[in-house]
Amino acid sequence: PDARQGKRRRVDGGDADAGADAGGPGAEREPGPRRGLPAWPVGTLTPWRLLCRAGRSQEAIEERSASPEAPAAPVGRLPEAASEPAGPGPVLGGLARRRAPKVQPFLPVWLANPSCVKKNVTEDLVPIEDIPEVHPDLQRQLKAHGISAYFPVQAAVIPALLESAADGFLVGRGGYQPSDLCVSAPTGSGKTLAFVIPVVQALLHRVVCHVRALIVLPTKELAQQVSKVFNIYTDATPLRVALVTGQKPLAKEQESLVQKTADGYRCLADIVVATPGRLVDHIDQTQGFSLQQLRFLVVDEADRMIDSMHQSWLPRVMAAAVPSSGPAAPCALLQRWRPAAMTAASTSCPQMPLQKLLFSATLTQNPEKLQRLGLYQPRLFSTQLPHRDPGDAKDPEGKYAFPAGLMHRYVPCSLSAKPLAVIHLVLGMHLSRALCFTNSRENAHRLFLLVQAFGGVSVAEFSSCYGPGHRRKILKQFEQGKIQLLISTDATARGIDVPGVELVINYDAPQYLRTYVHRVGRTARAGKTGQAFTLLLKVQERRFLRMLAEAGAPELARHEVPSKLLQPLVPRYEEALSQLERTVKEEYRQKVA
Ligand SMILES: Nc1ncnc2c1ncn2[C@@H]1O[C@H](COP(=O)(O)OP(=O)(O)OP(=O)(O)O)[C@@H](O)[C@H]1O
Repeated sequence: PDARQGKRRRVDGGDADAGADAGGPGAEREPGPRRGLPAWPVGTLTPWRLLCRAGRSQEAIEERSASPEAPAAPVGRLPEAASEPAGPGPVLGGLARRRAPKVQPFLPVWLANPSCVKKNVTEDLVPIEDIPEVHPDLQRQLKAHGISAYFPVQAAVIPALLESAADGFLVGRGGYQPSDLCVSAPTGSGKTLAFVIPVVQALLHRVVCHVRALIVLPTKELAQQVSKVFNIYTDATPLRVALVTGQKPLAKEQESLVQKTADGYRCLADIVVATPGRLVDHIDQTQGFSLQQLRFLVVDEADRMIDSMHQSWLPRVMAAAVPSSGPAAPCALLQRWRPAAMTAASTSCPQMPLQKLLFSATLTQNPEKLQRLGLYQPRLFSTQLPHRDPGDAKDPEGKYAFPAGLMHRYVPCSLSAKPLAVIHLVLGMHLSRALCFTNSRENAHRLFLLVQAFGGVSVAEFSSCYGPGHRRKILKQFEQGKIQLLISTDATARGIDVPGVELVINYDAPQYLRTYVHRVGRTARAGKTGQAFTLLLKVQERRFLRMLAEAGAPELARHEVPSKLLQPLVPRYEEALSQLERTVKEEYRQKVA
């Protein structure tokens, strides 16, 4: 409708920019005709425009009628009732340019009234026995993996999801399509298990193997991490998990998805964990790969996945899951249509549900963005109250929540002192695992070479410069504690769960709050404590701190690194710099050759 309104305005010769920040009906906010512009002859107004104008104040009509330039309009009559011929006629609306009133943004009810999830993963735990709906085998598995109580997000989401599959996964409760769920909870708060447990339980008693759950994640490393968790909880079940990320050749992945039989294809995976690009490859190229029985579509790191919607992976998944021509067998007991408004016809036959589940620590509250996912009667679980005004300092709830055990500070720093500050922090704190983020692969590489040349710290770098095999090896060594400092681009900023990361350093200040939330969220996970330091140049300080303050993030304390502490490191550092110069030249020479 907005597009149509804009077009009409232009056709009518109106001010095309008038509705640029439109959020509601344009008529309320559109300025009156400019001096010098032709008056609006009634005959050229569309009914839509007339209604909008008629809906404006009587005062405006009277004001216009009183104007000496304008022929009098019949006061109190709707303009369409006027019988003037087309051509110069009564002009509706005032001459004076009025400021368009600011339209307050408003949230749809489901976003404005989330089911509140408690934040504190150390205090608000729910013992496993308190949620008896979870299958005893899964409860045993949880305990075997050291989990004796659910974190708050799990205690809220698991029962809700199990409820929607209480009549079996093939039909929603009472034959109705279940609500889609959106979950927003801090980093390290256990969102993965919040979907793994109910999905596994819902599929436990499936008879025929079909792809029933599809989990889509932005990176190969994350997909691998999530598939590992699924493997743990499906280990003692007939359910099979396939990982499709492009780490293996397409043919190898196809072998894990389908098997050719005498009468067609047999599905080999109940749960598919995938990155979007490779998933689309399989939809296009893997014969027998079908999503028509899909029951759960889990979108982890949902805000990032919404940003990657230009890859149009979601329409491809939906087209594969819901045939556009309607149910293939109209007389089949269970059918699937695209979720739409409920009508008598749509409820006459039980629906085979497809439920979308969105998870993120920084889930967008922008309804327009969420709308792109085509959610059906969504429900939001959130640790944050709906954000009213980002600039409202009195708003006790920030835009995003941070883990309770996280202590974050910033270090004022000059450009040349940044590498030394990193070395000082890592050496001085005697840490076993620290993660340092840069904004580019070049910065990560140079910092890595410099720290390596300095010595005294086992260091590695992680970026998309390396292949998936090498990256996997580096992450494993980091997990095992063989690497003390991992210098990384934002490739590890999201979702990566390495227990025991005690320190995060933002060597380069992140440009966006979301990036900051995810980076610092690599520490202080699962109720542990952790520290995060952001190195800030003088010119960055104000902007960065304002960005955090505007989002309601807790105020960062300043952490000075006195130069007298750095002084003893300088001679070694200068040697390392010369070594770096030699290495960079050598690398360049090799590249050119
Ligand atoms: N109930 C629990 N008790 C103890 N540990 C748990 C529990 N649930 C999850 N964990 C652990 O907490 C860690 C973080 O969990 P997870 O990776 O699911 O967090 P997340 O909310 O997805 O974080 P992110 O937003 O960064 O992806 C994992 O190591 C996981 O094993």
